[in-house]
Amino acid sequence: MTATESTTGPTGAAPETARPRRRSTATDLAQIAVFAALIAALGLPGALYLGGTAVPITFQTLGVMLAGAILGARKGFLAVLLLIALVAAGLPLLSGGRGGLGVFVAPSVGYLLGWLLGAAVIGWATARLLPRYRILPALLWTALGGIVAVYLIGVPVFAAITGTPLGAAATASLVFLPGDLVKVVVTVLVAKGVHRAWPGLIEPKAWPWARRKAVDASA
Ligand SMILES: O=C(O)CCCC[C@@H]1SC[C@@H]2NC(=O)N[C@@H]21
Repeated sequence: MTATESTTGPTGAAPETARPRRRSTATDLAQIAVFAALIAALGLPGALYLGGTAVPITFQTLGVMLAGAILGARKGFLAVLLLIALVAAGLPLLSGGRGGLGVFVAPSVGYLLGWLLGAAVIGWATARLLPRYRILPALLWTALGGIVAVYLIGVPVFAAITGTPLGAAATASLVFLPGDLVKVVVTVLVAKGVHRAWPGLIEPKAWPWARRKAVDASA
């Protein structure tokens, strides 16, 4: 048997049962580890505390958004989870060299946990935006995951831990908005280029409402 036959069958044609090739677990793990490392590396420039809030402005949120937009929901979520697990184990991987269990009782812990939801929402939407990945919807969905979902957990937890009224905590979070909007734009432009260069990274999926319409039409 030739090398070609071993992958395509004796006729040289793809076997009829051939399915789209599922990437290996090793590749998945490598991608998850690379993005956890990227998020950690984006903490190296440091943490900026503005407006008297105990939550830092950090480039790490860019890494979280990129993880969702480039790896998809499951792997993006796992990359953030890996980073958080390493932080919990004591590694100083958060901006400003923070790490250890103390991080999980600090005012910023809600935002940290919000990163998990943010990466998952961005990844979920990105799978539905592909293969076209039009810029405007991508910007809206990335902002929904990378800003709204993250703040949705971050703001109330910050309010509860610091005893700040919810409205004041929400107002305080506005200091992050300009930087986070820039990160959304950078994420979408980078993701657009990456998905054009490596089209198989995230399997495109249908929006739930499009699937329902198809089912209704076939009934
Ligand atoms: O380092 C931590 O403990 C978590 C940092 C959370 C930072 C939040 S995430 C959303 C917003 N954007 C930022 O740049 N900072 C905050």
